[in-house]
Amino acid sequence: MKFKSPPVNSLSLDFITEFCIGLEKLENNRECRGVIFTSAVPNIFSSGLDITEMCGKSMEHYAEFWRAVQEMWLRLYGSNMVTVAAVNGSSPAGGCLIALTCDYRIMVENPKFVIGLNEAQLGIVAPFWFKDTFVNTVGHRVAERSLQLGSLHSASEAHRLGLVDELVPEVKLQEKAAAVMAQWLALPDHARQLTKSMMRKAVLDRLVAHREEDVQNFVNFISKESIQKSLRMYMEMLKKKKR
Ligand SMILES: CCCCCCCCCCC/C=C/C(=O)SCCNC(=O)CCNC(=O)[C@H](O)C(C)(C)COP(=O)(O)OP(=O)(O)OC[C@H]1O[C@@H](n2cnc3c(N)ncnc32)[C@H](O)[C@@H]1OP(=O)(O)O
Repeated sequence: MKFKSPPVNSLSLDFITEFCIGLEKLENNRECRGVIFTSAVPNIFSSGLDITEMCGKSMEHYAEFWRAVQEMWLRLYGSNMVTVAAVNGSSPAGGCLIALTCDYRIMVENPKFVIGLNEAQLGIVAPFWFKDTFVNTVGHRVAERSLQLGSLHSASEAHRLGLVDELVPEVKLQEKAAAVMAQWLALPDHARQLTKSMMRKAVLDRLVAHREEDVQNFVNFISKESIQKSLRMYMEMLKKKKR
């Protein structure tokens, strides 16, 4: 699955809806046993949640958007397929979440590419299920420090921390992703799927059990005037950076 929503593959409501529909089709196709996620936009895997979906909109819109974000994560983290992220560009926040939610992450070894859950830098907070996914990948200590600082890690640092599993030159990325996929698909599906489910079930169940509460927390948090101000300032900063 190739993300192609220029300029930065931000995760808008439309993007997420298409992502979920695409994933469901693949999940229901008995001939499809694995998916590689990558980007068709140069230098960007995904810039994370589309900030314009969380800024200056109605409470109803925030709730609809957040349910879509939850749905994307539930489907991907709970997928029966082998999921490999071929990270060929920067991947902050929600973009990093997509990579973390896969079974395996391969990143291009470009020192300009960054990845991490940088929410704290925007004055917002990664919800518990972002945090759980991060902890399950890198462990508690690394996740705690990285989340509190809202760190964006270079590709080599991300590899050192275990945030990504492998680094490769750009030209080798697709070949490597295909080789990893073949390795994972060599196992019997039922054994791999039951093992994956055993490893992820508690974290998935936690969101399922608290889904509406999590929507309300998001809506209350994001609609605070102080948070809206932080998001507006962040968007301004992104625009100014270009001038
Ligand atoms: C009590 C607890 C309760 C908890 C409740 C929950 C709380 C809320 C949780 C919310 C979780 C949020 C997760 C997120 O994903 S937030 C998004 C974070 N993303 C970022 O910080 C990345 C921002 N973007 C960048 O750093 C750069 O754009 C990037 C490195 C990705 C690319 O740089 P480049 O120089 O190539 O491109 P530009 O910066 O010039 O960007 C091009 C245009 O795209 C716009 N843009 C970029 N990112 C976004 C985005 N995420 N959303 C919307 N728009 C984005 C940018 O403004 C440029 O637009 P213009 O061309 O119009 O200027």
